[in-house]
Amino acid sequence: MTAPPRLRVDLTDVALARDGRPVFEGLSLTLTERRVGVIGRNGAGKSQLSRLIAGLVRPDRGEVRVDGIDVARDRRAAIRSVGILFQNPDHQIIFPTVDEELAFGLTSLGLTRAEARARVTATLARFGRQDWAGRNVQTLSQGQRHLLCLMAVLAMEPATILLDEPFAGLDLATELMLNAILSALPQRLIHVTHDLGALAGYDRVVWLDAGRIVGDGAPAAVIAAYRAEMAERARHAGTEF
Ligand SMILES: Nc1ncnc2c1ncn2[C@@H]1O[C@H](COP(=O)(O)OP(=O)(O)OP(=O)(O)O)[C@@H](O)[C@H]1O
Repeated sequence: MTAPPRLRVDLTDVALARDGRPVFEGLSLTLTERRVGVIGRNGAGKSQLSRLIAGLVRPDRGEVRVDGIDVARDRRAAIRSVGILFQNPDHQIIFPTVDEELAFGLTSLGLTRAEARARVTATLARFGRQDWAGRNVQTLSQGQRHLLCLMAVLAMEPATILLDEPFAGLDLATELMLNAILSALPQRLIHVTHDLGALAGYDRVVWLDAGRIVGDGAPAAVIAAYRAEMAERARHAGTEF
């Protein structure tokens, strides 16, 4: 059965070039699962795919719809619908204090200042970080900044959350804590990662290579094929020295 528009991500015949070089040339993909992993080598197009789905990049051709919304054109609806977490929180955080950072997205959604303040307080309480109210972001550790970015995304209550390698470089305890929060979320997660183990319980894994989908299906099968292919490439690379 075809899922209704509000439960799907649809890329239709998407073409995208960066600096004059094609990244995608006619990519079509429909995602209806709650947990989707995206894997592939460096430069395969995973981050550009995330940005397309978040509506941060506009395709040169084709369209990207999330739950029926054309995310590149309807930015107001898109920020309600899709949140994205990047690898480096410092690329995401723009305000000097925790409260301002959390409130910014909420006022962009149209909440009044008082409503945004109340939602910020509730969000901090949800994560047991009431003591962060008014705190300068500079005083937070890297892991705490990741958590702040996650809180900022969750405060906006998007139905879809994109994770673009958000946990690279975190210590194990922080990574486990953030993973526990994420796995309990009811939202749809689309997770770009090189950490193949993180995708074990996922519903679907998409393997990108040079902007094309070369593997797609249950995590165990796609990841096994990916590992085998990477091992084979490494073996050949080894004989060339
Ligand atoms: N801002 C940019 N300007 C020009 N080219 C870009 C830009 N961002 C990405 N690209 C190119 O687009 C292609 C896909 O890059 P992308 O960042 O999506 O790869 P990735 O799969 O996320 O890689 P990684 O695993 O290294 O993060 C690459 O060829 C890259 O050089």
